[in-house]
Amino acid sequence: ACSLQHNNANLHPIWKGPLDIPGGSRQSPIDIRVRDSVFHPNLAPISTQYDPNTCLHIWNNGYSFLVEYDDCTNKSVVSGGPLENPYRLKQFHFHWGANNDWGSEHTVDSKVFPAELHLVHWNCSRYRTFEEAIMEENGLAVIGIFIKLGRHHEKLQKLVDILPSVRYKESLTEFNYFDPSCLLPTCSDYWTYSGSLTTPPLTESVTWIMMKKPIEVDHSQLAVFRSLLYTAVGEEEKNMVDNFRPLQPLMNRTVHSSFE
Ligand SMILES: COCCCN1C=C(N)c2cc(S(N)(=O)=O)sc2S1(=O)=O
Ligand SMILES: [Zn+2]
Repeated sequence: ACSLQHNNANLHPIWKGPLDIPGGSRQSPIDIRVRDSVFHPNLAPISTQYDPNTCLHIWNNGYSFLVEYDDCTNKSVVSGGPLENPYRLKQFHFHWGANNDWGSEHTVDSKVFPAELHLVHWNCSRYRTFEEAIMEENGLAVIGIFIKLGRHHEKLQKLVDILPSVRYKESLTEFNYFDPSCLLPTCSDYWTYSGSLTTPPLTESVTWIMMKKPIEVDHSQLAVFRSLLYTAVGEEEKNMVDNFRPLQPLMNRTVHSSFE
């Protein structure tokens, strides 16, 4: 089991509870040590097929902002790679820092990125509902995409422009016709490992698929992320920044790569 130390080092500023769950042996995020990753020649490419019409709304859940999708059909799914069957897209969200020096959850040879995007999918072949899947082994597949500072991201701007309407916790706004494949890097190389949710309930139900290449956004786009609030209307305002979980121990896991 991972250490049960409950000193302050494990009390994240935005969560009250301890961050390492007792008995957790496959927690996320982790530092991806490139030299230790094992090339798997029969790891198929990741295949995503998303229907932009399944996009429902965007909301601020007090941890991040989530763009949620209609997961009643197999219209928006990820398959291939380490996945034994298709997983349905449920939502995507981001993690970011108070400035451009940090913000990602995963790191690559200890390199931190200013932000990280997570596309959350659930195993609709094995579980009846998303809520069931998040509690089960092989319940979720999350595609993680590193975000670096650079060129303006044209397609992201439609999302950035609507963020002021979900500034407060629990606010929700209609958002439709958005295809998240425009947020994927062009390079299909990835690492994959068995891990967990990085927010409560921290369940060890996630097959992580971390894309090797980052996507670029410009500083004004990231600045809008930082204008969101953790707090609800009427509460003392706290900017939604640093909503990432600290690195967790690898324990006895191997990270596999789809590339040499
Ligand atoms: C009904 O309870 C829902 C709680 C779990 N969910 C909420 C998150 N914030 C969340 C974060 C996730 S992350 N950072 O590990 O991708 S996946 C995920 S989630 O599975 O969509
Ligand atoms: Zn996340």
